[in-house]
Amino acid sequence: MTDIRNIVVLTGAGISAESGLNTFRGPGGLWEGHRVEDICTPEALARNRALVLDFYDQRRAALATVAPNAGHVALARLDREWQGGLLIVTQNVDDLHERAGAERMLHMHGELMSAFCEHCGHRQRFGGAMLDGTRCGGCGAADTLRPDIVFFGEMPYEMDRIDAALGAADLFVSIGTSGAVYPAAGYVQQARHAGIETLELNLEPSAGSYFFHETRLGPAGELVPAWVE
Ligand SMILES: CC(C)NC(=O)[C@H](Cc1c[nH]c2ccccc12)NC(=O)[C@H](CCCC/N=C(/NCCC(=O)O)S[C@H]1O[C@H](COP(=O)(O)OP(=O)(O)OC[C@H]2O[C@@H](n3cnc4c(N)ncnc43)[C@H](O)[C@@H]2O)[C@@H](O)[C@H]1O)NC(=O)OCc1ccccc1
Repeated sequence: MTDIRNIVVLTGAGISAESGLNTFRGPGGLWEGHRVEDICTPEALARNRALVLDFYDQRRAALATVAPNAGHVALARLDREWQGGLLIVTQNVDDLHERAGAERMLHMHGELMSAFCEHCGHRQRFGGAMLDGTRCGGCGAADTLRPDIVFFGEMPYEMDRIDAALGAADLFVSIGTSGAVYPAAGYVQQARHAGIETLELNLEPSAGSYFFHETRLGPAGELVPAWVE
């Protein structure tokens, strides 16, 4: 990594799989038993608030039963020791990157441990069991809080910060993602067009593998520590 200064790392559900969190599309995946549009769209929330809130309450509760794995820990170490630029962009709504100690990171699809008020827009940390009935810390309303999650059809968070980091990057690394959801799935092409080195670390080839300079196949818990080494 001689002339590499600025790195952008994109992570997906695959980096949290070895911690015991389901991925989306794999066997036993999160979407199994739920059609995405029934659970992860603004229309679904309007149509069946209880179902959507329960889905995210369950995932939030599961967070307390898992811990970061060697992949998260290795990225946190890179964050501590890398003198150049680094931004970890995660599609994951779990808090395992932070719990491993990563700081130069952002959640482009939101966080389970956060909620925002559809009435006043107030955002608040939320680690409780049930979001429904929790009062908004801003306007005090009782049933206006929704999971701070980017649903399909909604604009992902921090797009400018991501584009700026990609614009300054020398290396783009994608870890544990199937490359099925945009705009995240388009970053490798964006990186290639900008002449950036690209590396994929994934259990199996993804929809975007074709675009990477190099793809290493295997579990993130092994590949990421080896790459950071
Ligand atoms: C289905 C898809 C075709 N649809 C979209 O992409 C849509 C529509 C769309 C937009 N542009 C397009 C262009 C073309 C086609 C469609 C679109 N996108 C949107 O709606 C986005 C919003 C999408 C965000 C939705 N919210 C999520 N998450 C939060 C909720 C929640 O988490 O519940 S998406 C959610 O699904 C995606 C799941 O993908 P992965 O994380 O990759 O997980 P998956 O299970 O699929 O794969 C796991 C991988 O890991 C590997 N793996 C498994 N175990 C391991 C292991 N142990 N080690 C290593 N790897 C491993 C496996 O091999 C596999 O490859 C993640 O992004 C995740 O966050 N918003 C938007 O476009 O707004 C307007 C806009 C935006 C920008 C500019 C202008 C306008």
